[in-house]
Amino acid sequence: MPGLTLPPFPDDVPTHPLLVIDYAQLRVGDEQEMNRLWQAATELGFWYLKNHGADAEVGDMFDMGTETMDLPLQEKLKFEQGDNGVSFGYKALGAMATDEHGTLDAVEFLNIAKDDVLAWPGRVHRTYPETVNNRMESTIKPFVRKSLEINHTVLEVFNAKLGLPQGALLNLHSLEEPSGSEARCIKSPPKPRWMAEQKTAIGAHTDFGSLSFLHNRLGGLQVLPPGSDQWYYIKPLPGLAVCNVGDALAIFSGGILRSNVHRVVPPPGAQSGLERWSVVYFTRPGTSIVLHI
Ligand SMILES: O=C(O)CCC(=O)C(=O)O
Ligand SMILES: [Fe+2]
Repeated sequence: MPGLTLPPFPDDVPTHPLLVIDYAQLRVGDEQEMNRLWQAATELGFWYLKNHGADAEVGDMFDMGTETMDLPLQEKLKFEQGDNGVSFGYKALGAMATDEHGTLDAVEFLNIAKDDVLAWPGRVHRTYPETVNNRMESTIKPFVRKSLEINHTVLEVFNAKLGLPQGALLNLHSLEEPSGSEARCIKSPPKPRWMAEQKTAIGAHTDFGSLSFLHNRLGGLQVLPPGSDQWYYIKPLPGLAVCNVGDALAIFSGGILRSNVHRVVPPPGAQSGLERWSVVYFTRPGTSIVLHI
């Protein structure tokens, strides 16, 4: 967690490099930076983002996550996401399968709808634990607003590169319309001593929305690059976000932007045995948008 000195990410595990995109350069419309973002988003669909200016907001989100996950399980289960296909709410450890054998996941997480955050103290989708309500104004709203600004800037770059009419991609992610967009905090506990093998925390998947803005301090995220049958770690770099394209944006772009498969395994090397935390913001299309494949 914040402030702790973490054991280093090992240098002897297969690791995939990512282009480092400078958000400050994107903001001023730097042509070269936009080209590099385009390259990253069309080749692997993943990139690091530096100078995003959300460090303080992300740090507060980790604190909010700790306060929430520290609540008694009984309390967290009152806000369970349920199984009607809506992801907002709490998901307990081991509630999902990670593979075809039914091996259960090893993460608990909390999803907070962008619509509930922006409507606070009103409510659009559902209610949340007190630890969330108490930080809506101070922590969650600032994080959501920063994430929205960043993801919308990225969408505008893609809009230009795809040669779409002005505002076309933004209109598919309009703030005027409810959507599945959400902030997520994920906790993976360390492996219990009695367990022989470390489990995959989140099984292989693509993100179903448009853009993901991810923050973590420990390794464990892996990608399966196109044409490869080997998983590669993405090394966490302090202060850099990991961003990726999801399925909806791949569809909107006619398959030009890449939604790549990834998964989360226990942190490697000296980092193994530590609790792993992530904070993510997912930008997803408005609920009225139909995805044509
Ligand atoms: O925790 C991570 O590093 C990635 C999480 C992820 O892929 C997801 O929540 O969709
Ligand atoms: Fe993901």
